[in-house]
Amino acid sequence: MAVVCNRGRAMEQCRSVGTCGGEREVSSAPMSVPTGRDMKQEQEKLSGVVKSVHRSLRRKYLEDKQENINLGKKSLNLLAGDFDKIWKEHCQDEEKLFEYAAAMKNLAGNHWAKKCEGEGRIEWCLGVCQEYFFNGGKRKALEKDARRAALNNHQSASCEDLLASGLTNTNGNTPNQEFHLPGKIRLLDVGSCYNPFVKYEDFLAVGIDIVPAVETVYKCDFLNLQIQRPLQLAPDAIEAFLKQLKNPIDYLPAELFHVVVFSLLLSYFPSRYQRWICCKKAHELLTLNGLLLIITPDSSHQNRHAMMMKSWKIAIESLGFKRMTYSKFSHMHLMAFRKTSLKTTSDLITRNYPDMLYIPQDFNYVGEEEYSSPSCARSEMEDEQLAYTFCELPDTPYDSDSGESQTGSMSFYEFEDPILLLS
Ligand SMILES: C[S@@+](CC[C@H](N)C(=O)[O-])C[C@H]1O[C@@H](n2cnc3c(N)ncnc32)[C@H](O)[C@@H]1O
Repeated sequence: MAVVCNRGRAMEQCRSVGTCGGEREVSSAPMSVPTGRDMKQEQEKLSGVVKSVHRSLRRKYLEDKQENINLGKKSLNLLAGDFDKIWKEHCQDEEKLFEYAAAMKNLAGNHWAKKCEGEGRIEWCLGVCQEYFFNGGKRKALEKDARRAALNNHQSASCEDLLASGLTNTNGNTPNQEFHLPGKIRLLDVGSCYNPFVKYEDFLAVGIDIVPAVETVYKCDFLNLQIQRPLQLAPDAIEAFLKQLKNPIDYLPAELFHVVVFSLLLSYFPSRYQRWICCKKAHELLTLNGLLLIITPDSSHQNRHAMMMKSWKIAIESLGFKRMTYSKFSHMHLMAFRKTSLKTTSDLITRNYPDMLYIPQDFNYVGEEEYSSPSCARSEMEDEQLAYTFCELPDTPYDSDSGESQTGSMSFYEFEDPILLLS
């Protein structure tokens, strides 16, 4: 993808869409103290910039898809091929994307951050990672795998026996018995925009974006990122490798990261197939037992899109993940998936997994739900009916211990005992 990075223009765009603050290349003009109404107006203007980019990409995609359907092209390859063209054109519209990057950074840093009241998505990611990598979460997850394996194999061995003997999972993979990380958590933030993870000591954070809003984020189109063979290096040598990455990033070795973050990324894409490609790439880039953290916007109450979240869970787990945590904040769903298998197991012939990664906007590109207060052109019933129409879900519960049946909870860890989740 040939997109030339134009820092001068980025700075100009940042000034024209409001306060960017704090970074070298996005210096903001001096400002008087804004009133509540000014802030609200600015927020509306900024979210208007963000929404219009999403909407125009979605409209182009849907128009093109409709045209192809009219022409009788049914093959996914033809549709995907056409979408490549739209995506390239989108990435080449530098002016619009720089304006988007500046607006997004400003919204996140100056508007949402002040209002989130304990519902910060970046802090949620930090908490999940600390719990998992430093406070015994990973050990619990592996012990649970071992208990499952024992049950499946009708063995009476203790967890310790199983962990020690290497029977930690049912996939025949080499188990990862390294419960505590020796160094930092290697984290890839896809669609990073303004590099929110770089300030945390626990992370060696690599931020990538098609149009970075700050200098520390690498330019990279994740959809077109090439994945190479894994590095056979010690952890400190891998850290050194990550610290001297060259900009832009076109290639990365597989199994490089402990964590991959998609924060508000997947809903950027108008095509479910693109969302699927991203999840598949994340799987390849993660070490065994690494975490994929997905945050997706939704201002409606937890139950409204429960079917959608269940559908995502099934699709993503089919790639070799197991969902570990789910939370609902006022404006987003937050999920942590653990990579439980080195191999991708998805059987795309039996079930159309990419199609299961739908979002409400796929059915109605005019009515936006993201980055705004909850309002939607369709009723809940219509929503769920559409969801049923577009995705085939199993009749029987997919995962007996996922905690899916409990609906009122804001957050739960799926490696807890199911009986506790139901009480
Ligand atoms: C809604 S913003 C989210 C920014 C940030 N992650 C957050 O949570 O505030 C989505 C970001 O994804 C980036 N993006 C979209 N497609 C991408 C791709 N294929 N590769 C890398 N970044 C991408 C956009 O440029 C944008 O900065």
